[in-house]
Amino acid sequence: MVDLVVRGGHVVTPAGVIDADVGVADGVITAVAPELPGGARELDATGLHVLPAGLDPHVHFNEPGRTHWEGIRTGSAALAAGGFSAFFDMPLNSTPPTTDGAAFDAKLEAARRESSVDFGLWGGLVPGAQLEELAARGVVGLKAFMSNSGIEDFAHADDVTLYEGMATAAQLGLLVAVHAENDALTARSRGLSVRDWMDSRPVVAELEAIGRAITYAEATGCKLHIVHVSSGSGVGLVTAARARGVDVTCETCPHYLFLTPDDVEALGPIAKCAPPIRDAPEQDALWERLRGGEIDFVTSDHSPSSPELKAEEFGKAWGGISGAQTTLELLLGAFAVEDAAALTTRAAARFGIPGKGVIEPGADADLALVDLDAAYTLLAADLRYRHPVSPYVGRHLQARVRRTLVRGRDPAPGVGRLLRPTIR
Ligand SMILES: NC(=O)N[C@H]1NC(=O)NC1=O
Ligand SMILES: [Zn+2]
Ligand SMILES: [Zn+2]
Repeated sequence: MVDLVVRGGHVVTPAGVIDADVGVADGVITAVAPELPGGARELDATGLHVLPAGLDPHVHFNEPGRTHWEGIRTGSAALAAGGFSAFFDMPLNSTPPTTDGAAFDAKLEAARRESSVDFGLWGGLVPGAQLEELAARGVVGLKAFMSNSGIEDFAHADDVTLYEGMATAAQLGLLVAVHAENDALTARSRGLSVRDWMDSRPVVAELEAIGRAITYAEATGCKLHIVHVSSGSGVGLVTAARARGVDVTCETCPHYLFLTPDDVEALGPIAKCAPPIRDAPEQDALWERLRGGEIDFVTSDHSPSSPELKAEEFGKAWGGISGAQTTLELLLGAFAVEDAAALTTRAAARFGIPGKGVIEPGADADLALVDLDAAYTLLAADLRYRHPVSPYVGRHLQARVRRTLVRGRDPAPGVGRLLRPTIR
């Protein structure tokens, strides 16, 4: 007898959505077929869709060191509530930042203790980072900031650091991810309004940085990923590079799709981010390229701060949006269920994480049980973050995650395991 049968759901598989049961033994899917024999445990999924649980490769849970901003316990619980079974934590804004082996070990210990879901750890590409140590520990890739990160102990990667770092990363078989904004262009001071913030970080600053990162990746043979692309034009550069054979992918985030500059004006600092939310022409083009399949996946870039840093005037407030819990439910309001599932799981393939992001025999039993007919209005009380704030509070969501399984288990602190990439 198998350990668990998830019975009677509409299952999102690589072959399409089928009405089937999912059998699970030792945390692994054993069968996907109608009318499986009984399991030791049975979970009724009648009327629900069973999706491969998401992998969010871009969150800042800030542990150790800034758990008063978020924390792995609360951040991973929020992800699980939103249908995700795994995340990759960015090397900042934890203290120490994950730029050497000792810092990796400290974060690993915290994550093993606190995480309700599986996790991978990014290493930081900063001047002086210990890249070999990070590679040996099993980082999922190296993250560089091409502009000021807003965090003192995480310096931006100047051209030499980025170019030489990519050359080393290529030798180590590591992918490099960049926050692509030009440092000099974004350092010009402006006023404190929302429009001043947007003007201080124009699309051209993003395009120049994406182009430069692609040039270095092409020259070094390094695998490249552009995080949080905010503009349709930015995605266009990635598509063009890929067409000539560069190994480059990109992501965008729900806030670049679902929030407008008017929303940011109304919401204030909880909707402040970098790059900023774009005006309609670039946002429309971003949607078009997403619908056209040019964007590999959608990530939250969940990056909250203490409430004090969000209580400042817009121009002085922390830039970063709380979004880990809402990515899938937002996407389900705009895409067919299999497309929403693809956008929240495809990172597993890009980063070489076997057994994740797909419902098929042999894969991890990472399942999100979702009611597609349970429209609801998001309340602050629904949020599992350390600080229950979100720019989407008050928003009408079309679907609701009812349950998430991590290798067949209910998410709880200590359940999460380290994910290491196998592609090198
Ligand atoms: N340091 C940090 O998390 N920054 C993030 N916040 C944001 O809005 N964009 C980022 O890159
Ligand atoms: Zn960033
Ligand atoms: Zn980020």
